[in-house]
Amino acid sequence: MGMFQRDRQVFADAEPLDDSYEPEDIRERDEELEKYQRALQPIIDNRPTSNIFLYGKTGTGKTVATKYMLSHLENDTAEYDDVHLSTVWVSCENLSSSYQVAVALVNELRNSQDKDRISATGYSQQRVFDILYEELDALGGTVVIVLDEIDNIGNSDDILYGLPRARSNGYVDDVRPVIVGISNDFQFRDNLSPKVKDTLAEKEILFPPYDANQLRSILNPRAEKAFHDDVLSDDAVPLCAAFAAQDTGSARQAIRLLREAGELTQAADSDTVTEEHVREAQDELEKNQLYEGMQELTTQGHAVLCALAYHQALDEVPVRSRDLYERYVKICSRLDADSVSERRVRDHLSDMNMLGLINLFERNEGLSAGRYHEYELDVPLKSVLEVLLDTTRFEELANIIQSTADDNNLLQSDISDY
Ligand SMILES: Nc1ncnc2c1ncn2[C@@H]1O[C@H](COP(=O)(O)OP(=O)(O)OP(=O)(O)O)[C@@H](O)[C@H]1O
Repeated sequence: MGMFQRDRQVFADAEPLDDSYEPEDIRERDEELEKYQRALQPIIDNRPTSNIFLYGKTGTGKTVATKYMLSHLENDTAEYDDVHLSTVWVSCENLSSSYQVAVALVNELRNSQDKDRISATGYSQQRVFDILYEELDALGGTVVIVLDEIDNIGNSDDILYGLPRARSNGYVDDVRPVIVGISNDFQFRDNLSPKVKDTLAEKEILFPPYDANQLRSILNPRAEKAFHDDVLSDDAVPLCAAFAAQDTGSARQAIRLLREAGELTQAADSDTVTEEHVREAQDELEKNQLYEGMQELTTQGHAVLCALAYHQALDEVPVRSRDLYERYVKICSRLDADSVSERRVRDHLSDMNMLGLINLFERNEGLSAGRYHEYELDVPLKSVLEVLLDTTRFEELANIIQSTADDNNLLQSDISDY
């Protein structure tokens, strides 16, 4: 047998399980789509159109519904000579202010007309807004402006105040901007200043989490396309749907789970995606999530984690907060980093407990001694060390902890043990 053989043919076409795949139809969102359609209807009628605000947790279909509605709207407006529609889409994922969003919008508008981009610095905010208004006016008609993940601008929300009022304030004459704001941060919505909320969220559409039945109905058509006949056991899709519904209600999570289960099936050289594969896939994705959670900690967070890993390597867990804090202070001085108060360290620990990285025990030592906390890792020491070894400042310490743990035979456990 050669080194490469054709795969056992689990996947017929992996694309429907890809993040960028656009499904033929949107399932289980009839009510939301109907509201959406009503909100966009005035565009076809050439009437003033309200701004729209979509909100709901991640993976609940806000983006896919918007793409779907806009592509229908674009098609259908083509029937009417007197409707002139343009759409512009900006993802605010890496933008943290109104200024940056305005620059991105200008460049998106200019790009579509083969004009030069403007630089992201060197203009005053007012100047950028003026250029934006000029570009919009030059387009004319109705311009639907989608601001995806708009919550990233935090309270730098001038653009959400200025843009909806551009016409009534006389900054533009020939264009009707319609803003579609999308957010998965409920706090952002609740904290919008009243003046912004009035105009931005004239029409609000909430996208609730999916339940298991809905997720099944979203997964089924994709599963049918993605896998060869008879590859999926009857349990596979329902179990993916159930896991994702229990956890987040996110369609993205359900789809990822199914793909991961398929990949594990392929790797195991098996030709049926069983319940067991789905469970393994769930474990695998959870592990990735924890790993990312660890990577994203701040330097202080890493130092606290490092201190706890040290006690774990010494087999001195659960460890009392006082001892852990002492170790943490030593680690900071070794790293030439400032240390923070014991109270702040406890905050870090409680965050890590929320992330599922550590266990926290409350002890009560009789009336006189009072209460205190003890901590231990809730993830394998091995995976903590992997993260620390990858974090430049901690590499040396991680090596020391690793050999300490080796001396104590504490690194035998494989990641798959938990
Ligand atoms: N009702 C649905 N029917 C079909 N596919 C869906 C549906 N809802 C979500 N999906 C799919 O789930 C994935 C996530 O959906 P989408 O990106 O629209 O979520 P979102 O609410 O915009 O989340 P985020 O805020 O994280 O961007 C996409 O692959 C999308 O195609």
